[in-house]
Amino acid sequence: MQEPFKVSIRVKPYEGRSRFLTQRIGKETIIQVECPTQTIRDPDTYEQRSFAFDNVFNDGESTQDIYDQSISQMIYDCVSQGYNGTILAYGQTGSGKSYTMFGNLYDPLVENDGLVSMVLEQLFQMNVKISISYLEIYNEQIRDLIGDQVGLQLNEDPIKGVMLQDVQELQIMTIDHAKSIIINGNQKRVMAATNANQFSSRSHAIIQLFVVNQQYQCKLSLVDLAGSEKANVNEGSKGIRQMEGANINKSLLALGNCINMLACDQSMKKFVPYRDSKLTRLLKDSLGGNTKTLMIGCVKQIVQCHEESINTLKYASRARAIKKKIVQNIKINDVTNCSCNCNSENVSLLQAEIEALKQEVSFQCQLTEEEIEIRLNLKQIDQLQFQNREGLEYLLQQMNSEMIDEDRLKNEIMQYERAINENERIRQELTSQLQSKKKERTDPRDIQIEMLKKEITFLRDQIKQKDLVIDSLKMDKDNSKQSRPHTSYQETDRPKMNKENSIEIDVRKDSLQYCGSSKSIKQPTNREEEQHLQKLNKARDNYKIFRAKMIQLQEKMNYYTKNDVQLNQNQLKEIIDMMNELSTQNGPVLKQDEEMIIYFQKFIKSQTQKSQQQINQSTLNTQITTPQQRSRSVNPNPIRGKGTSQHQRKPLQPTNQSPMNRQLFSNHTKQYQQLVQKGKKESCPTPQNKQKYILEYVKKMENQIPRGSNKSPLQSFSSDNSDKPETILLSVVLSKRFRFNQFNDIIHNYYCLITKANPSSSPNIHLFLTFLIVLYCKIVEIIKFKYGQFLTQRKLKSRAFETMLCLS
Ligand SMILES: Nc1ncnc2c1ncn2[C@@H]1O[C@H](COP(=O)(O)OP(=O)(O)OP(=O)(O)O)[C@@H](O)[C@H]1O
Repeated sequence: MQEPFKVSIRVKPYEGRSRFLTQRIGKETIIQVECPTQTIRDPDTYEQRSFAFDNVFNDGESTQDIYDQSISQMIYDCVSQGYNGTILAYGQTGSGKSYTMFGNLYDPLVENDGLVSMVLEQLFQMNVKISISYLEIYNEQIRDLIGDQVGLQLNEDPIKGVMLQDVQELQIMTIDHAKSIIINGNQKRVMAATNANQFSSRSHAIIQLFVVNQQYQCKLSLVDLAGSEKANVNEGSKGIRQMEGANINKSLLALGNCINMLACDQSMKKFVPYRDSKLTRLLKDSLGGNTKTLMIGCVKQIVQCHEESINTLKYASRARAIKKKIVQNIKINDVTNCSCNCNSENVSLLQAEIEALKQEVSFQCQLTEEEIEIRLNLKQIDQLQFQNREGLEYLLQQMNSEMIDEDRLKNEIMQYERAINENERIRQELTSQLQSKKKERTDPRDIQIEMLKKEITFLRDQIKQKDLVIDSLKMDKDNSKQSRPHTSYQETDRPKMNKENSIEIDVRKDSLQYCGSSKSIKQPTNREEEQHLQKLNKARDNYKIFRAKMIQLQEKMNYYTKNDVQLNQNQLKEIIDMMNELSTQNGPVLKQDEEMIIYFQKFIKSQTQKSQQQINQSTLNTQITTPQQRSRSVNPNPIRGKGTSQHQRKPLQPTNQSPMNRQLFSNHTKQYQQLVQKGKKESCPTPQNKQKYILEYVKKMENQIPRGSNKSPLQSFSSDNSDKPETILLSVVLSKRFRFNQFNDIIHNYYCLITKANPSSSPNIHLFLTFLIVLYCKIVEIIKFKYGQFLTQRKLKSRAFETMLCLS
């Protein structure tokens, strides 16, 4: 059955002594009752606000009227049909909540029953079994007002609903018995005198009546809530009163949140925060569950309470939007399988709550006890701050009112401000405490990561420092080179890469010392500081130039390697010189410099090997023809590579032939032809032998030719064979005076010497080949001198070879 949350409003009558009585607006009061709506006027602007309720009871109407119009039927329905029922009295302090619920409790001379007595009377008339429990919630603690036990625990039973552990339930036999229990309980309730009420209730009072008839059972809750006003500071209260106020506000705020959530559309309805306070937990069934509920909003009609009255009306009007399904409670003894509270809505609500609780528990599990406590305190402070700010705002609005006692208002505002500042301070303290606690229980891996990050930053700084030191050292080194021998560094002074890739520097003559990453740097003295900084800057610039040169060189090498360029001697020498200069004068300093130098060395090695291979290849490819073979050839050109066509290879013809070379070439050819004609064929070695020996000698010579020197190991060899004509020829060729154009004469002399000495004997083949090799070297030198800048190493060698073979 769909059941609305019913709301009635009771307007407290004017008190005869009230000084606000004069605040009537003409004949009208500020709150105008036009049942079923209630209109409230702004005392300053006369602006009207209307709210709709189920019933509105004006100051002339009694509690009996309220009972008769709103409650009697409800109680009857609950008991006769087995529905739970709740009556809540809500309103600001002194608005008549207790008066409505209990009547005039404190003046025995005035006989005036409240709603509780009326309910009991009706129940007794209905001939039902009644048990009673009486509780109060004070400072978020549930206290049994019958059994005196404090701190009762709440349990939730899916069938029976919210249950209180160890609460004392008394079966009541007579109405007087019941009344005496309630009066006793009320005497135990925490009361205090406030500005607005001499007997102000500081707690929420809840009477629970368990009613059983022959068929049904039900629970009727009669609730007198504590005042909804800003009790904490408004009263100028401190200590206990302030804490009471905070807790009252907390529970009423939680009640408002639950009402708001329950009043939302079904689609918007999410989790209802019943667990935010003991009050909402206890009233869970009454608010959203299987209960018929009536709220009686109590308002005062004095001008000063205009704001509070509006709040109460807003609160009550919101509650009126709650719609709930209720089901009958079948007497538990009569059913075997009771599903009274287990309707689908309850189940889904419970599931949502379970889910929310799980999340809360899993979050709470991560927290330490201290953190939970701090969080609770923070929550409390937040609520207090919220209330204080609202109160301050309210008071500031009041400043414009002429009727207000200005001094008192100012005093109250100051109190609010002080409280807000103090709370803010406490809040900040708690937040920082919470953060430090959070840090303490942070995942150790996170701590490790943090530490590593710090270490990385530290190491980066160190590297920077290291670079500066290195630059400075290099600069010193450069300077020292200029002023040798006193400050020149040995090879060992240069930075070396250690295993950890950190740089080890051990400079004995420098004031700075740095060895590895773990060792400290001796900082320069203050006097030297400026000078040292200049040095560092200069050293850094030098190193930049060094790096730029290295990179340039590397780019060049990359280009050569990529395009398979064979460098000539000059180019190679240039690179080697540059590399030597870089590696000796400036570094290498860092690992990358070392790597680059290694790369350069590899490049030079590969270039040297390439040139060697080409020499070998060109030697192998060269067909050394005998005079007989040449004579058979139609082509007068004696030089043709094996397997090459006439078109592919031209006869020996220097590209940039000078007249001298042309003359030389023709002379050689002539001489060669003369030799052929003279038939001295047998004195020449066979082509196979020739090729073999030439190859061997070329290899030997390549390794043995001293650079920049006219002397060679061949000279010692030739001196051992001084009597041979070949030796004489060789010595001529090796002599400094040798010129290429003397070659014809040499060949001629050689020929004459051999024939004169012993025409039948074959010449010394070794000497002859040595002669050829030396000749080859000379030719290389000459060609290089003439055309070196235009020829690659490979071409230079092949031309020298061709020329030599042609001559031979
Ligand atoms: N309708 C009424 N007719 C006559 N007197 C009333 C009425 N309502 C309240 N009073 C009187 O006003 C005073 C305060 O009322 P009551 O104690 O019920 O307020 P309250 O809302 O319960 O306040 P608190 O929240 O502080 O407990 C009491 O002396 C009470 O007798």
